[in-house]
Amino acid sequence: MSSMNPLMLVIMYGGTTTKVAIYSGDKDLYKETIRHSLDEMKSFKTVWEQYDVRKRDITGWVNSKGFRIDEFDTYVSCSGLVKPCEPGVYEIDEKMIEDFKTEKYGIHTSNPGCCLCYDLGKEFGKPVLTVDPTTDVNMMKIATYSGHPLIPRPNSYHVLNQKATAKFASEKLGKTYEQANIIVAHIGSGITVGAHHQGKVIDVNNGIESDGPFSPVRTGALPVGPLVDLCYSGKYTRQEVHNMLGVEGGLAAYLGTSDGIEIESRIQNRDEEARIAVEAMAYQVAKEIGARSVTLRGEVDAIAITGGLANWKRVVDLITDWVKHISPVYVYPGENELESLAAGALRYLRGEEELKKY
Ligand SMILES: Nc1ncnc2c1ncn2[C@@H]1O[C@H](COP(=O)(O)OP(=O)(O)OP(=O)(O)O)[C@@H](O)[C@H]1O
Ligand SMILES: CCCC(=O)O
Repeated sequence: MSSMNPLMLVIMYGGTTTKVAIYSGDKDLYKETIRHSLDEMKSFKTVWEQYDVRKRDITGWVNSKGFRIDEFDTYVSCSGLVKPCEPGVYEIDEKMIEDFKTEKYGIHTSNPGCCLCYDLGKEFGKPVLTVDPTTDVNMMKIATYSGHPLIPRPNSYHVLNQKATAKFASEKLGKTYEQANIIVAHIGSGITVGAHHQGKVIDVNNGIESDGPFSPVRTGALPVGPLVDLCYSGKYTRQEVHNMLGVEGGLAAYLGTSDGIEIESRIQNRDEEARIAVEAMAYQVAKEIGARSVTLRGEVDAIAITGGLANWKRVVDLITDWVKHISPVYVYPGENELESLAAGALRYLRGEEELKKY
């Protein structure tokens, strides 16, 4: 390997996508978003059943670009769900893998995804890195209370894209990240809204299962009494309820699809059910932004909307209309997760940053 320009396979696992890139040093040679249909995702009883399909798709894509899956110097993956961690570069190790396999910190497709990457590194004798793990140690203590000591309030969120976006917004304001107060709403297949206070995320909704707004495929927070009754109704298994919350909730549950382009076309054709469901989702995102403005005591330099749904003008306009009294609203469609993963891994491989231990 050239330690200055290592060949890296970088992978990000979303609820409905696998994002992949091949980097030579800081140059991205190829990049792709592999989309998985809702029907395909729903056909898996657990996220672990996605392992083989995602591996096949990643390997096929790598081969289609003229590379072999075994020829990378380093494999870089977004992390699965972890205990609260300092942002930084980590080598994925057995302890992390155990937490992913036992789903100690929740169920998410990045748990098997990260194991997949780890298995590749192990098979080919190469390091496997992750950057800025999904759970942040910087939450305010009072923000970790849920309302019952048996149920802590975790905060798995889109750390990579939240931080990258907050940095873009700070730059636009002529400030450093450490000087700015930014609210970032990442609206993708999962939705997380973070309060970035002078370079630290001090409160954010947990993107996984039942916190914050509903999303294209997740329920977000639900009234808990009816949820308890549903769990004990005898109609659903534990796994089915988890799937209902995390894979088939939100727009998918209301409208039978999570595809924004298809839903927009239904709205254009006067589908009122679709219009109201989308307005409800946007309203919940706006309310979450309002909550984060309290976290920042009203001192909000900017609100930044990002993620795949930020491509959807209707949704961005609806949210903006609710929150524009708080601060300026900036929009950054898509995400910068692969770039952030590659840049972090490279800082370590070039000796500019030390590894953190999980
Ligand atoms: N131009 C568009 N118009 C409407 N909806 C869109 C558009 N582009 C993407 N979307 C919607 O955005 C959502 C996907 O967002 P994204 O690509 O961020 O998902 P992901 O990677 O699976 O999830 P996450 O961002 O939570 O990791 C889907 O519901 C998709 O239909
Ligand atoms: C890992 C948390 C990001 C998401 O909500 O999917």
